[in-house]
Amino acid sequence: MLRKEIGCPVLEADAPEEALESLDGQDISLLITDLYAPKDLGIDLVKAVLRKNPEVVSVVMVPAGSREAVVKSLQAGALFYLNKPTDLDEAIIVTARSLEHHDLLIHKEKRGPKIRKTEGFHGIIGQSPKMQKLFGIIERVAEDGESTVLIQGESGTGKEMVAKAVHAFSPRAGKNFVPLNCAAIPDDLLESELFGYVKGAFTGANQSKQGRIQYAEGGTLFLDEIGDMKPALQAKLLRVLQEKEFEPVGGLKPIRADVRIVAATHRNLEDSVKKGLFREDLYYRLSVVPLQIPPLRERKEDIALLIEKFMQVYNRGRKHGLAGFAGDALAALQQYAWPGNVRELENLVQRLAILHADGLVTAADLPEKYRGEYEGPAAEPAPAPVLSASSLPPQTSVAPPVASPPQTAPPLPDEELAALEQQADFNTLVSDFEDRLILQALTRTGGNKKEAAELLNLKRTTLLEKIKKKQLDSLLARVARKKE
Ligand SMILES: Nc1ncnc2c1ncn2[C@@H]1O[C@H](COP(=O)(O)OP(=O)(O)OP(=O)(O)O)[C@@H](O)[C@H]1O
Repeated sequence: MLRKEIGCPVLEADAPEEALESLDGQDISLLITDLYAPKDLGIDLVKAVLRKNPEVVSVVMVPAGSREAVVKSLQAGALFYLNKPTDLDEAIIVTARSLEHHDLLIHKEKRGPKIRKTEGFHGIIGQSPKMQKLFGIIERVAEDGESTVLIQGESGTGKEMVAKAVHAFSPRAGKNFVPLNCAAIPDDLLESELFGYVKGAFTGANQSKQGRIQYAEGGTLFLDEIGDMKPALQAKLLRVLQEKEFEPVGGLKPIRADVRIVAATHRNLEDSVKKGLFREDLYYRLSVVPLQIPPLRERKEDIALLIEKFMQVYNRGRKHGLAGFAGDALAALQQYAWPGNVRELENLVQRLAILHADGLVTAADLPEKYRGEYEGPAAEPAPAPVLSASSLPPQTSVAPPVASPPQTAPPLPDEELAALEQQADFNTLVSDFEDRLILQALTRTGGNKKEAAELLNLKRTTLLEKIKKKQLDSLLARVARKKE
């Protein structure tokens, strides 16, 4: 079937040993094995193949509905799985996707070592059992493409990344993933942003405008910070979930909506329900599949790998990148509580890459708050580095020393940058701030763009470009209505 449908050469093996042998001297891209091949030998085979050739992508066939089998397979290193009995269309899709993934790996391996481990699960890094478990659940959840998903987790734990992974692994992957942050848009504008509006719905609505639900048709709508949505809008959203239809602002004709809704919040929605701030019926509708992302302090074994990933990112393009983190630095970071989670860690590595480029980071180089809990031997020479930009041994905290000697960095300006670390990343903050400035100016000038540009000390064309680029036009129509 694969030969015919995908046109790729296929080797068959009756036993694991035979499969392993076929790796010798052959350019194999993909392994497809039964989990029980026979007994649990499929798992051993996946591991052995990975050891022999880490570029081979493994797909394991598991009994339909067995979560345990899926988790076992993923833990062994399989990237995809197929349910048994196997649907042929599904097998073709999974095989094609695995081959694409393999090509991607090969391409990236050429660009740098160790990239594979730091590629993570659709970019989400995590080797801890908690994250591995989460990845397994995401795959299962993504599969049906219909059920509503509620992602809960502290700020900076990667909720948006998880939402994207749910979309990417779902049958809806070919259509749009449309994010909307319910906390970032003023309440009275959120409705038209979400549902769109019809021509003449309010002054300034010179033409109809689609809302995000319609942009997401066939795909996934990601409602971030759903806990901040006001009750009136919650009722309208509930209708989309229950009846799969809605009316745009000012419209009477219902529009059908085929979207999967993935919602996220850092709030405890059950508490919000108890306090009467969030509709109970909507809460139950949303939380058909709840996904809880563990905070970083509960999966400290991921810290080293995340650091390696962020070093790759922030060393890129620099002549002198960070050489690595010394054992005492890593020990200190593992004792820290990470209130800002992965985002905070990412910001720290970025900051060190800028301020401490070209050196090995020791505990003494860390901003004070990260050293707070660490009581290591301050006066002793720095221990051997546990992380280097180019190598990180799997699941271990000891690595070969890197050549560059430890360096001392100038003290870091803690106060100035610390506030930023627990917040969103720099670009998001700046972009949100810009949006607000523009909207404020336009509100003050009643929607007059020329006057707003003057108020902001911008050229009119620059303002118009920004409005277009940031897709603020639908919000502007509401500004006009407010003036009215
Ligand atoms: N497991 C992870 N692997 C790699 N990067 C991660 C991971 N988790 C979070 N990040 C990074 O941390 C930052 C925050 O991620 P994201 O926006 O998905 O978090 P969030 O939980 O949605 O945050 P918030 O609640 O504040 O919106 C992003 O830059 C993302 O790339």
